[in-house]
Amino acid sequence: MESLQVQSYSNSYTVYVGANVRHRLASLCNNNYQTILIITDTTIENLYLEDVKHSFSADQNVHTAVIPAGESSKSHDVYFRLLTKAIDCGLDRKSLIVALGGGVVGDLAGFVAATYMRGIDYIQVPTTILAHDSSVGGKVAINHPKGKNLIGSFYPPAAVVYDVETLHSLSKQEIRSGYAEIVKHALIDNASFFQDVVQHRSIYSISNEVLIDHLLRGIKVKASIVQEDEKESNIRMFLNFGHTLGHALESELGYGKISHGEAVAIGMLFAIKVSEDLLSISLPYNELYDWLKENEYPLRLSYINPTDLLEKMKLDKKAHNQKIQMVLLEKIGCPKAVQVDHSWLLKKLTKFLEEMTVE
Ligand SMILES: NC(=O)c1ccc[n+]([C@@H]2O[C@H](COP(=O)([O-])OP(=O)(O)OC[C@H]3O[C@@H](n4cnc5c(N)ncnc54)[C@H](O)[C@@H]3O)[C@@H](O)[C@H]2O)c1
Ligand SMILES: O=C(O)C(=O)C[C@@H](O)[C@H](O)[C@H](O)COP(=O)(O)O
Ligand SMILES: [Zn+2]
Repeated sequence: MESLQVQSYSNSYTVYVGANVRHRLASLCNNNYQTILIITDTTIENLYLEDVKHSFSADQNVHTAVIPAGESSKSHDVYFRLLTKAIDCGLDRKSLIVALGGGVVGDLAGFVAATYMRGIDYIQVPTTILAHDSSVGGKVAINHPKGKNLIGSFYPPAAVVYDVETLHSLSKQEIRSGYAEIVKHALIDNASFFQDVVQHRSIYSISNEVLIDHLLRGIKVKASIVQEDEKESNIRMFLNFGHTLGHALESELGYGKISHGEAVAIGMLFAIKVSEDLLSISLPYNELYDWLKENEYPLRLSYINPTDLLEKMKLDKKAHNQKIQMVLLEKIGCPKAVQVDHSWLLKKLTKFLEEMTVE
C-alpha cells in the first residue's frame, strides 16, 4: 500500500492507495465514530457495499443510503433526500459520512458532509479511475440545470482510501472517462508523463502495475497543486484544463449524456487548438486526437449551437466579470490561465464544432 499526505487549510489527510484496502477502511482511519452513513450508488451497492460495511465493528451504527448511479444524481433533489436521511439516521456532529463510489458519489456525499450541521467528517472511498482526481482536493458540489458544479464548497475529506482492486469491474466508458483526467494531469505537468501514457495504445489492456503508476502520478500532480492553492485563487485553475468547454458540453447535452472525462477530452483538444492559435505555438494535437480515437473516445458530436455553448462557457467558475478564462498550454507542462475574447472564441468554437459534427 502507498500513502501520501495532503495538507489542507483545515486538516492534514492521508490518501491510501492499495489492493483490497476497502476491507480495512475503519482501521485506516481515526475510527471513533459511533454513527456512520455510507453513501453509495446502485451499481456499487451490489459490488462493494457489504465489504465496507463489514470493516466497521458491530457496536457502531452503520447506515446506508443508495442513490441512482449517474451524473443526474448530483442534483438538488438527491442532495436534499440525503440530508433527510442523515437526520433520520440520527447523525450528529461527531458522525461520519463515507462516500463509496466514483466522482458523483464523492462530490455529492462530500457536499452533504460539508453542509450537514455546518460540516461533519467524511471519507472518500473512490471506486473509479476518474476519482483519483475527484477524491483529492476537497472540491464538493452538485450541478444546477444551468451549469456544472455551480453549488458547492471546498471541504477536504478526513481521509481517502483508494482500493485499486475495485477498478477491475469498470466498464470501457468509465476507463476512458478516468484516463482523460490522467492525460490532463500529464499535460499540465510534464511531457514525459504524457508520453508514458500515450505510448500505451490501448487503455483497456494496461497492466495493473502501469495503471497504479499513472494513478499515483496523477494524484501527486493534483496534491501538489491543491496544497499550494486550495481555494483556486491561482494555480489550481490549471486542474481545470479542458473543463471550460467540457463542462459546457455536459450541461448543454444534458447531464450524463456524455461522461465527464469524455467531455473533458474534447475540451482538451479545443484548448490545445486555442493555445496553438493564441500563443503561436505547436502542440501534439494530432498525437492526442489519434490516441483518443484509437481508445474509442466519442469525438463526433451531433449538432450543437455554438452560441448556446458559449453562453454555458460564461458560467464557468474561472470567468471573472463575465469574461471567459481558459487554461491554455504554452508547452506541455506549462499551463497558463488566459482571458479570451468572446467573438474570437465563438468563431474558433464554430469551426471546431463543424469539424467534430457528424453530418
Ligand atoms: N471534485 C473534483 O475535484 C472532481 C474532479 C473530477 C471530476 N469530478 C466529478 O466527478 C464526476 C464523474 O465521476 P465518475 O466518472 O467517477 O462518475 P460516476 O461516479 O458516475 O461513476 C461512473 C459510473 O461507474 C459506476 N462505477 C463506479 N465505480 C465502479 C466500479 N468500481 N465498478 C463498476 N462500476 C463502477 C458508477 O455506478 C457509475 O455508473 C463528475 O460529476 C465530475 O464533475 C469532480
Ligand atoms: O480539482 C480541481 O480544481 C479541478 O478542476 C478538477 C476537475 O477535474 C474537476 O472536474 C472539478 O470538479 C472541476 O471544478 P469546477 O470548479 O470547474 O467545477
Ligand atoms: Zn474534471
